[in-house]
Amino acid sequence: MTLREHRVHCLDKIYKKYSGESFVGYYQGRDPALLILDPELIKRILVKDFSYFTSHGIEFDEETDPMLAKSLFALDGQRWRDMRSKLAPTFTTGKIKIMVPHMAEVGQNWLKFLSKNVSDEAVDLKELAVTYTADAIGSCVFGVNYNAFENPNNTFMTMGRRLVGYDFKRGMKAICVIFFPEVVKFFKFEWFDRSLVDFFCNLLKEMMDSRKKSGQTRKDFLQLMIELKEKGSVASDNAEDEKESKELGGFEDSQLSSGKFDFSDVDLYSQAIGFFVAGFENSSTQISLACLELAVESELQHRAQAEIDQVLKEHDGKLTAEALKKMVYLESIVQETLRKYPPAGGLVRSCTKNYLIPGSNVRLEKGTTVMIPSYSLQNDPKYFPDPERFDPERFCNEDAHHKLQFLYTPFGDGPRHCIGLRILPHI
Ligand code: HEM
Repeated sequence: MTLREHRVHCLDKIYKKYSGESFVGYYQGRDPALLILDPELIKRILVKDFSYFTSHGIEFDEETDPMLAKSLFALDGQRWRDMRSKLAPTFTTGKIKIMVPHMAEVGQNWLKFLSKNVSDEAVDLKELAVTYTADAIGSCVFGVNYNAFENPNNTFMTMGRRLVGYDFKRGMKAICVIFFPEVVKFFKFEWFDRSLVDFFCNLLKEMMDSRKKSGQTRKDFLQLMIELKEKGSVASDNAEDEKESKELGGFEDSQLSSGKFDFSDVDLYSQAIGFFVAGFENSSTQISLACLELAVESELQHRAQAEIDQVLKEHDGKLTAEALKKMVYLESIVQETLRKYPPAGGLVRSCTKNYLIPGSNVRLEKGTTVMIPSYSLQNDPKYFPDPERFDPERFCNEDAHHKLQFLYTPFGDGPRHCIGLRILPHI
């Protein structure tokens, strides 16, 4: 891969050329890497033999780039296990449920804005979705509401765009991070400019101080992370909540957690910024692509609208977590959007100890990158007939997910799967 075309398309070409093989080697810049095509081997790497592939393979210097180095996505080894198991209880359905009113409020602002501004002219769907997700994440993670619909250039939006956006400088840094990590280390490159980091850290500090001073709390992620910082853990609400947090914790054996855990201010800032980055781009892209597909397929749109109207009628017009759960067709639309356009494109693992690929004589050296091509698998006619067709029916069947395990991985799989996956249906 040379970055002359999008990584996903490049991998898709290799995937198609070697269809039928179990795995195939390729070069990522100067380094050999392995593309996995066989679902059985994918299962091994993500789940059964996870202990050989615990890392996402991203290394940032803790001194120069603490916000990234300490984020859950970049952590590895025991520190990742400790952080994952401590953050898991903040991402259960029960905890997300209590944030639905914040998201519903942002949704209401969105509707007001649309009804005032609707016209026959084309709208930039992505831009609209970005304003929605910025407000939703601002409210749920940072505890702020800037009403980006009315004020799209507010500081939070501007800084948020800079945080996730790509310019020439960021592009050069990305090339160095992927292909020349030793250069990044030597020159101590920072991924995020200091001014950006300072803005988000100061905002979080201000919100935390003000809650402490007033003694007031709010039902949001920030409050849960404050609880984690002060008490060392977030309590489960009931047995169901406890079970879910164990599943989200990523590994079954509780002894794997070291028991020692210190959640500093910097850890808190790093996770909040990480959640912003993970949610902002992924969720807004999904919303805009789903809207695009529904605009093209008006029959699907009418079916979804009829379901929404019916469920809201049964819930006194209130958009609650229970009401959302009943919108099963809408959920299938979300799943089909994630199938056709998986935001991550593929899953990355770095081999953390030498690994002999079962049934072969190929030995992967520690440090080798392994790629699971989610986009290619999810658009392979062998597994998803007529893949170009946007067809939510694929997911209407209750056992669809079971049948598609390791073929449909928009949120990853195994102990390192996306910890925020339960949020998307609520957004
Ligand atoms: C459309 C929405 C989203 C998609 C498609 C998505 C997808 C993904 C994928 C593919 C991974 C890597 C999984 C793997 O390697 O197996 C991931 C990891 C992660 N995601 Fe998401 N994500 C979404 C939204 C979110 C949100 C809203 C949050 C937080 C608020 C979040 C937090 C994370 C974190 C912290 C990780 C790293 C987990 C770890 O390494 O233990 N994501 N996500």
